[in-house]
Amino acid sequence: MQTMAKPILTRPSIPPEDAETVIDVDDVSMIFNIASEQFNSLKEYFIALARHELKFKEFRALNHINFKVKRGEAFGLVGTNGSGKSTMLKIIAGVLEASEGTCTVRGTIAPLIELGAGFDMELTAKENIYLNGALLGYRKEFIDEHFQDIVDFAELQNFMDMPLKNYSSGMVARIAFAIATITEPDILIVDETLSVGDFLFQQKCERRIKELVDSDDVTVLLVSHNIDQVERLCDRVCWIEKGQERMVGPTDEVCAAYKSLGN
Ligand SMILES: Nc1ncnc2c1ncn2[C@@H]1O[C@H](COP(=O)(O)OP(=O)(O)OP(=O)(O)O)[C@@H](O)[C@H]1O
Repeated sequence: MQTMAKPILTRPSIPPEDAETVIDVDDVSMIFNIASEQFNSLKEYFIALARHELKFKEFRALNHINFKVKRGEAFGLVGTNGSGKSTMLKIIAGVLEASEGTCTVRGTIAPLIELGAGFDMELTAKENIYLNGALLGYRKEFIDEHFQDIVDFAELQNFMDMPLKNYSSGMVARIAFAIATITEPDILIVDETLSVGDFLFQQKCERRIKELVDSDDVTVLLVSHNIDQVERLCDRVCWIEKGQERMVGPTDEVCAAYKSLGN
C-alpha cells in the first residue's frame, strides 16, 4: 500500500520539555515599511527609487503578541478589520518572518490562508488539485488515491475539467478545504476561507473541523469575523486590536469582551 506523504510545511521544533505546546508566539511584533509619500505614476516611483529618494515609515501591524496553543486545541483569533490577524497567521505558517520576537511551531501545517494562493487559475480544477497537493507535500500517487474523496467532499464532480478561473470563490473554497483536510495535518490554519462558502458547505466544514479537533491530535487555528462560528468551534481565543493583544482566554470570556465593542 502507498505510504501516506506528510505535508512538508514544517517549522522549527519546540523543546521536548514543552511537549504539549504546538504553537508558541513569544513577544512577536511585525513592522512593515510603507512608502510615506504618494506617487502619481509608476514612472515617478521608479525615478524616486533610482535617486534613492524614497522615504519609508514604519508601521507596526503587530506589537508584542504572546500566546501558546496546545495540541488538539481549537484556537481563534478575532479583531476588527486590519487588526493584524492574517499577519499573525502568516507568521505562524512561515509565510512571513516576525520582525521581533519568536514564533515556534511544532508539526506539519495545512494553511488555508488567502483563498486561491497555491492555485493556478488557468488550470482545470483537477490539475489544481494535483498542484495544490504537491505544494502541501503530497506525492502524485497519494493524490491519485484520495482524488475521489477530495471531489466528493467538494461536491464538484461535474466541474473537474473546468478552468479554475471560471469557478466562483465558493467553489474554489470547496476545493481548497477538501485538499487541506484530506489527511489530518498537525495544525490546520483556516482564514476567511469558509466565509465564501454557502451555509451547507460551512456546516460541512465545521463538522470536519470538529472531527479533527475531537481526534485530539489536530490543532486548529481559526480566523473569522463570524463570532458565532468562533464560539461554536474554539476552546480559547486571542483578541488582537490594531496590532495590540487585548485579551487571551476562554472563548466565552474573550468573545463577550470583543462583542462589547459594539455597545
Ligand atoms: N505586506 C504589507 N505591507 C504593508 N502593510 C501591510 C502588509 N500586510 C498587512 N499590512 C497591514 O497590516 C495591518 C494588518 O493587516 P491584516 O491583514 O493582518 O489584518 P486583519 O486583522 O487580518 O484584517 P481583516 O479582518 O480586514 O482581514 C493592516 O493595516 C494592513 O494594511
